[in-house]
Amino acid sequence: MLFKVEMDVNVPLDYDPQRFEELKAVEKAYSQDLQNKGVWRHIWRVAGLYSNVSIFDVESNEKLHEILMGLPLYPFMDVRVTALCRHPSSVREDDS
Ligand SMILES: O=C(O)C[C@H]1C=CC(=O)O1
Repeated sequence: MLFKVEMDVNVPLDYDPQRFEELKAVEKAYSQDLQNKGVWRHIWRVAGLYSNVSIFDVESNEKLHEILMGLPLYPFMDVRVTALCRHPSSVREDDS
């Protein structure tokens, strides 16, 4: 099942900078592990914002929920999820 996930990151201005750098490093490793597994299919920075647009390929809504809840930066995020399905005009042979 494919999902578009939009994440906006809002870190309080007074948050400890070193702690934030540590969280970002853990978040990067978490994200890259899922990308290497083909679960986090795409991640794009939204130009000019501390936001991303991502595509996830997971087996269930519950699995997506578990992944998003596990994001180290989740406490600082606003997250929007949109379920996707194949477009009838797509020229791709599969959903890649
Ligand atoms: O930077 C972000 O958009 C937030 C988050 C998502 C993946 C990652 O490494 O950080």
